[in-house]
Amino acid sequence: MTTRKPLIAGNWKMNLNHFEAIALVQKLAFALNDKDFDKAEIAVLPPFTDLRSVQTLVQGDKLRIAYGAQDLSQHDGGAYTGEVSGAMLAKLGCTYVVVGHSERRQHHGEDDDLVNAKVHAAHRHSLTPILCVGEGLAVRQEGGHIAYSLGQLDGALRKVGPEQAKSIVVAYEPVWAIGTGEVATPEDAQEVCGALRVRLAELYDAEVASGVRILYGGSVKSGNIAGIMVQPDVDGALVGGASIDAGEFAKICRFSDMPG
Ligand SMILES: O=C[C@H](O)COP(=O)(O)O
Repeated sequence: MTTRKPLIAGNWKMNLNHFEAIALVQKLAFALNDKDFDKAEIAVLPPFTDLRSVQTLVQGDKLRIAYGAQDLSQHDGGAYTGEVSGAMLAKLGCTYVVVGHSERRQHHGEDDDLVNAKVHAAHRHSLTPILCVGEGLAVRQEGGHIAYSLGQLDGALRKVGPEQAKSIVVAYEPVWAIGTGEVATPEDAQEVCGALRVRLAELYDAEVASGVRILYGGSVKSGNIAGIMVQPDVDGALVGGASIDAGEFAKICRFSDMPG
């Protein structure tokens, strides 16, 4: 069986300017030690305008913090006002890029085809997509959450080959648990993350499925991370609100020390 190194990624959303970004990453680097970085990969996903500052700090001080962006264009360049390409992110040393976050789907009308195009765009530039899937409240109440999330996974992975699929990170983020304080129970998270892994095995094979990291996201905090992380198919967390507080995010990164 493949060993999957946990990934704790902080999605800052539209918070923190580049000065604040530097301060947060410095505090985080100060709060965490090599043992923490050995146990889990830790990443920050700041707004585009912060990336150059974060790059300079991380590279200059040789920090073990990975970073990436919250979105990218499906295009590689050209007359697309306001867009940022995968090539630009790669040039800034980004490792990750979030694709298909529910806030992009909801506020920017991103559908599965566009999300799929963005997954391909990320791969063209050797960026690792953190592919977000997850149902809204109505779907959950009807009991359609697994089918819905698997449908989004299928759509996003169209024409993505096994080699590329191996490197993807999937994040299960039930929309009803995002920024609401409503956290899915660890069993809820496991149910869907487990089903996503089974679907990866169906789409590819057992080796791909066992290598892909599947994160949970939605109101993750230091007080609930331990219970989530002990689930067999949960390999980390995509943290929103709690990731812009360095002390709280550092505690989440030390999930094994937190109460279960
Ligand atoms: O990408 C992160 C998720 O949207 C979770 O956000 P949250 O931790 O603020 O609920």
